[in-house]
Amino acid sequence: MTSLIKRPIVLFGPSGSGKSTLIKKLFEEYPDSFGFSVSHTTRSPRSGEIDGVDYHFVTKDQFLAGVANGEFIENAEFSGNYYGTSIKAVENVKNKGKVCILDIETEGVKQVKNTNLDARYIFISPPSFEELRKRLLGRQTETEESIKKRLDTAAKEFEYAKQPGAYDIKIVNDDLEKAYKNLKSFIFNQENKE
Ligand SMILES: Nc1ncnc2c1ncn2[C@@H]1O[C@H](COP(=O)(O)OP(=O)(O)OP(=O)(O)O)[C@@H](O)[C@H]1O
Repeated sequence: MTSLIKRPIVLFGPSGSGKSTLIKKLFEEYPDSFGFSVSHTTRSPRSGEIDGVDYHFVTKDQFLAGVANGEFIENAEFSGNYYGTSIKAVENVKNKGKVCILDIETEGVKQVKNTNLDARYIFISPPSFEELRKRLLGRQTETEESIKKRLDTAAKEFEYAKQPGAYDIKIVNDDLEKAYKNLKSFIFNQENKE
């Protein structure tokens, strides 16, 4: 028997490790069980991204005004842009009776740990640094400069993940189907904790 634990779930890990890909699969399979916390960002939309669905795309002034108003659970600067999770984004999901999924970066993870959100933390790791570089290149969404920044940040994220208690489970996204299976077994039944 599997059981869905209702606590929010935080996915973090280097850019390109596959967080969005895994979340997309989860939502496709269980559209009624999970809801995505739509973050705010000052970065430009990538091709195909929809405002209010993938992110709330805002200006730097709008973002900083929200932070000053205490509207955010966590916020951080990443690769030259601001990102944050609003209290409202998480409440919207909870109000629908769904488990909230958050896709955030490491600085945000540290902040969420200091709130009463009572989340569970999943570190999505690429199989290797070289593979991460290849995937970011293959995604064709980043400039060379942006890839460099993301890889520099990835090194810090690996360091953070090494700290005791950084995550509840680490999932290595080598084979996508295998990683997805591990993700589901953690989400639905905590017995399989690594
Ligand atoms: N197991 C896998 N094997 C090969 N390629 C993968 C795998 N998982 C994801 N990818 C590919 O790697 C790229 C990066 O994945 P994705 O965009 O999901 O990463 P991300 O962690 O969400 O990044 P970001 O934090 O920048 O949004 C995508 O092009 C995706 O299709």
